[in-house]
Amino acid sequence: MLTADECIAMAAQYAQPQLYRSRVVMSQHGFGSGEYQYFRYPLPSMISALRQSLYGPLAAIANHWHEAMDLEARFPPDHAEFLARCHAAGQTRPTPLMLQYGPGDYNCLHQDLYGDHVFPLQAAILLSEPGTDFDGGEFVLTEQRPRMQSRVEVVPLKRGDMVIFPVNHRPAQGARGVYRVNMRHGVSRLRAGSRHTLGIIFHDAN
Ligand SMILES: O=C(O)CCC(=O)C(=O)O
Ligand SMILES: [Fe+2]
Repeated sequence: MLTADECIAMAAQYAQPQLYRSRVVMSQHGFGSGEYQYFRYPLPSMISALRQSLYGPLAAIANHWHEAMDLEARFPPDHAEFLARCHAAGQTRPTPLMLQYGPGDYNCLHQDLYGDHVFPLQAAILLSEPGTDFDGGEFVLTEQRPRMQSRVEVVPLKRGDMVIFPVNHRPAQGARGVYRVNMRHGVSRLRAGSRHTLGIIFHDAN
C-alpha cells in the first residue's frame, strides 16, 4: 500500500506532537504496553486521502454485511456523508492513529468502538519491516463463534502492507443461515526492535 520511503516518512511523523490530539500510554489503561496517538483534524493529506478512497469500496461490503447480519445501519457511498452522521451524533473527534511499540510491547485484543456509530471495517498499515526493524509483534485476529471455542488468525504483514479487518463482527454462513462472529484484534509481544503502525478507522469518536 505504501512504499518503503513512505513508511519511513510516515513513522517519523510519530515524533511530531503538533499532528496529534491525544497520546495514550497503553499500560496506564490495561490496553497492553506501548503507546499511540490520535491525529487531529485536519489530517495529514495522505491519511485523509487514504481514508476517503478506501471508504467507498468498503461501504459496499459493509452494506452487504449488515444486510446479511440483519443489522439496521446502512452506509452512504461518500465518507464525508458518513462522517456528517457521526458528527451530528456527537462523534466529532478523529480516530486515525499511529501506534509505536518497543521491545516487550504488545497490544491486547480489543475492538475500536467509539460510540453508537460504527463502520464495520477498518484498516491498518505496517510501517516497519519485520525481521529487520523488529521481531515478534504479529498482527492477530480472534474469532469468537457462538457456542464454540475461539479461533486465532495471524496476519503476516511486510512493511507497507495493509490489512483490512472487521471492527466488531463479521457474517459467517451456518447451517441455519448467517450468524455473527465476534472479532477482536491485537498485536503479539515484540521480542526486539521497534514497530510503527498507521491505523485507519472510519467512524469518529465521542
Ligand atoms: O499495531 C497494530 O498492528 C494494531 C493497530 C490497531 O490496533 C489498530 O489499528 O486499530
Ligand atoms: Fe485497534
